[in-house]
Amino acid sequence: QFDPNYASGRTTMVHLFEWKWDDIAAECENFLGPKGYAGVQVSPVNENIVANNRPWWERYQPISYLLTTRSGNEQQFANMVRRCNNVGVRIYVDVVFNHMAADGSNVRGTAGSTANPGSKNFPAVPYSSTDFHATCAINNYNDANQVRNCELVGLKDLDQSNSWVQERILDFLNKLISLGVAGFRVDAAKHMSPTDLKTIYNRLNNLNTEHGFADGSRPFIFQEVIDLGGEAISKYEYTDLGVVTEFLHSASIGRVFRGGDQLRWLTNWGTAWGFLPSTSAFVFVDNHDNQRGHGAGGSDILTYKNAKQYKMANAFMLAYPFGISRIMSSFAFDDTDQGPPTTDGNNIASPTFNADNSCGGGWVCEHRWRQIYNMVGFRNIVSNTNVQNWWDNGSNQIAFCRGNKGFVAFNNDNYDLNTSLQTCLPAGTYCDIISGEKSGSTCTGKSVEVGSDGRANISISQNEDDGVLALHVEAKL
Ligand SMILES: O=C(/C=C/c1ccc(O)c(O)c1)N[C@@H](Cc1ccc(O)cc1)C(=O)NCCCOc1c(-c2ccc(O)c(O)c2)oc2cc(O)cc(O)c2c1=O
Ligand SMILES: [Ca+2]
Repeated sequence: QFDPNYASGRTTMVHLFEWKWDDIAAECENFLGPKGYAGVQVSPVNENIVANNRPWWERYQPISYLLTTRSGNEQQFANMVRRCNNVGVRIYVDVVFNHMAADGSNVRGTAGSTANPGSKNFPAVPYSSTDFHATCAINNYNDANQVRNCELVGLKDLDQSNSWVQERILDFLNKLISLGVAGFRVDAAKHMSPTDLKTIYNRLNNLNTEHGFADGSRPFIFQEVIDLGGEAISKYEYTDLGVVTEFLHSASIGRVFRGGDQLRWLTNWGTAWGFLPSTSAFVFVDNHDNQRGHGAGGSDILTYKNAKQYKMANAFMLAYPFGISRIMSSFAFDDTDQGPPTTDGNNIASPTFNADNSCGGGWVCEHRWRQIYNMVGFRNIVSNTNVQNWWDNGSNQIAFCRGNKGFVAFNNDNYDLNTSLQTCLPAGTYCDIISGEKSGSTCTGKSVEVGSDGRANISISQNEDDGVLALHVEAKL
């Protein structure tokens, strides 16, 4: 379960946060498949509470494992999985089984079920009080037992050592596997015992070979463990169970590109920065929680709201051979609780698409920004090469090759970069895939002449939209 089960030649997934299943299916066929994305992380698929004003976090308060949410029903979900797998784009489900909904008397769920979280009664599963840990609050993150066996902000804490609970969770996950998913993002893994998780993961079925997976394929498991150091629970407790989210990567890359650290220090990006080993590290610039400013990484986190730095950070993440990478795709928000755009206050609105491939209707679609999707393609093309010929100017201008397949340069100084550099590429004319792309026999953005010695004049002025220039062998005229 350490292998993402990607179709060959693909490397990066996108989190289509709060998108509807029908819209994701179309996006797989119209954009993600053609642009080389490897997969989609979807929002929780199981029934959640209907909270006032529909905040985004209502989907992290389960009512049951019925597959009906504001994103669609079971039939639409199954249809999406098939259509995406058919174009080489895998589906990963955000699964929430540490807890059920928080306090409140008779609440109703998105599939119409009722529940009484206050008395730990969830008849649509069914769960009753014996399936939960004793009621206690997590108020000390230095007490591992509390973090795992008490309630996170009032969310009813399931007892994953209880066989009834294990059966219900496995029914839910194995159902999704039968529908063709490639793996799971395990929400709040830090709040569950690794021993219990191992028991559950070991009883997951192999992936469904009717969806193009090799026989015996195991579900890809990436576990949300928020660990920036300083807590009793460590991310290393989960690395033998699956891949683990590396929040230090998100916080550090934000700090660097905001100017907190010089880019020249990126030369040893990886475990030297305190990150997990590359094969265990699930990496991202921002996620659905910390992009709102109060999550892990606080104000260091870069989001679509800091467009230039955000594109540079994503370009570096995608250019550098570290970790399993995920792109965030958001809806616009100005309030940290705000939920997705709706047509009527309840039904989620579909994204609209402009002539330049960008989105409208309240959707940001970072995954459709040229500088981002072209770097996803870059990562695919250079995927089995190493960093070589690292260059820097002693502060915030850096450049490096990826084997003889790709070259990238960054300028985060407040003065121009304009110098001859080794690109490691065969002689010829290349299109910069950041300022534009190759279109027939021309470049829509900058073009770069590489000499027979592999050197080229690289220019990024300090006031350009994007402080990055990237070349690769498939963007050669
Ligand atoms: O801000 C939020 C929601 C945040 C959130 C949701 C899903 C995630 O995957 C996540 O990482 C964070 N929720 C708001 C509103 C809220 C929701 C439910 C509730 O009973 C009370 C309030 C909030 O203010 N939450 C308190 C601070 C964020 O504390 C939460 C964490 C969390 C934060 C930092 C950590 O180091 C950590 O180990 C866990 O994980 C969740 C996981 C969930 O599945 C559902 C949650 O409600 C939460 C969650 O509230
Ligand atoms: Ca727990």
